[in-house]
Amino acid sequence: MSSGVRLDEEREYDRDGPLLELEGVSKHFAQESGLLAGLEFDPSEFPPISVDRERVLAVDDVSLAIQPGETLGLVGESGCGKSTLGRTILRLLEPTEGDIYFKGENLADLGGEALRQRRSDMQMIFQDPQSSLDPRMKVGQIIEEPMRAHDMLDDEGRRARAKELLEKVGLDPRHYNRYPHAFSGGQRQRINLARALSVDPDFVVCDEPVSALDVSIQAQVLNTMERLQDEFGLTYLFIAHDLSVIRHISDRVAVMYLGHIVELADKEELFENPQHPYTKALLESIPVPDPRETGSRGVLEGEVPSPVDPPSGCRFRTRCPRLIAPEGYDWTDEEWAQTRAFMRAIKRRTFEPMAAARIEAEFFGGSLPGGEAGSIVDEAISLVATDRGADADGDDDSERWAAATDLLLEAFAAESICARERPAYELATEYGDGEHVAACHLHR
Ligand SMILES: Nc1ncnc2c1ncn2[C@@H]1O[C@H](COP(=O)(O)OP(=O)(O)OP(=O)(O)O)[C@@H](O)[C@H]1O
Repeated sequence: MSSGVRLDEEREYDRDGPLLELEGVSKHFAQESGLLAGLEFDPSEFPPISVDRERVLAVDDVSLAIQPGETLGLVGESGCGKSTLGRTILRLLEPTEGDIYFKGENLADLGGEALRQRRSDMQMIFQDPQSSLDPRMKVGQIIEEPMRAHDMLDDEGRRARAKELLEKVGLDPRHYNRYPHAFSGGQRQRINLARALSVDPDFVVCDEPVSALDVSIQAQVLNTMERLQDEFGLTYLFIAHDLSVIRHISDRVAVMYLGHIVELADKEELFENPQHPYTKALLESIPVPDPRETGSRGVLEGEVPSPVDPPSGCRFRTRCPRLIAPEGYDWTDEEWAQTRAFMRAIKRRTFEPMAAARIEAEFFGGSLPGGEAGSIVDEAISLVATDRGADADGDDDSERWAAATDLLLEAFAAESICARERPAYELATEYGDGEHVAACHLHR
């Protein structure tokens, strides 16, 4: 740019190393555990009632590195912790644990003025360009605001830079005096970009920046972001739930599930050679653009468990179609697959009450697994079969179904390596020579 401001030209750091490094970063929130359920009698306190607080493990022990100039895509279902991670990196949220190194400097050690200065190097743009732009401020002022906050340039310099930035992001500099409402959604997101770039950052967290835009506009804004990345030497952490957006913009992709990173690889490797069952399910659930194919998003079964009490070991195991057989039982792959399907059906109560022989026929082709596994399955069947004491209408049987669920989960699911150990494996790559990490015991 002709105003050519590089605030940090003199700062030195190892440019061959990562721009940003996270080591064991967690962000837990305290939240009240519902209304009356959370109230506890505590005679040592006055008043003798305390509110029980739960810990939401929004981001839990995340380690990763972001290289200068790259775009790391961060993808996962709603609520998996993407935004919390982005905000924690920028120290907009205080990390509960862990270290965040930016240009080799631990942000956790910074406070006050030092942190404020670092903040100009790290900017964020948000999903909703409507609400993140103050409707009472003119576009020029909006873009100049961060520069003013960081004492950058004089009035005239800021104005010149704002106009130049308007042009850089694809808007007309003559619109400097207009208000945000005069712009379309895509244009407002461009204003956001100009504002973020005004302080000449190195790193930008982009939190779902195109999700609120029409698909036809999304590609244009993404292309502008790519062009600006080259021109300004930016590094992006790009958060999105939309895989086609992630595929468009990312160099590498991290997949997040319930506060953990479950897979990380170069974009091509991740899309062409996904190795985590969660990533595979996400990729398979990309909606088919054929209107007759409605309902094609059914691959991911079940609800995401609560981040207050997430599953042990692999967090995806409660929904995983590839849960590994527990050791100590002598069964074939087929018997384990049948048992898994039965366990799932009992847990979700997806079949009508019926006689034991029909359950056996339907789930096990008429013969139960041998040995102890078979006895446990038989005990579970007895709890829900109509000819072994359960009610044919199934009305009062929720305790029996719950007991059958507990029996199967405790005997089988909880004994799987997937429940006992948190997985993390580095894999050989098929596409390119980047690192490929998958948190799945299938790769043990
Ligand atoms: N301030 C807060 N207090 C308590 N819980 C929170 C808070 N902020 C986020 N959470 C919880 O943390 C988890 C992660 O939320 P987060 O917004 O980071 O997910 P996300 O992947 O960005 O989802 P989305 O795409 O819907 O924004 C969620 O369960 C959310 O309810």
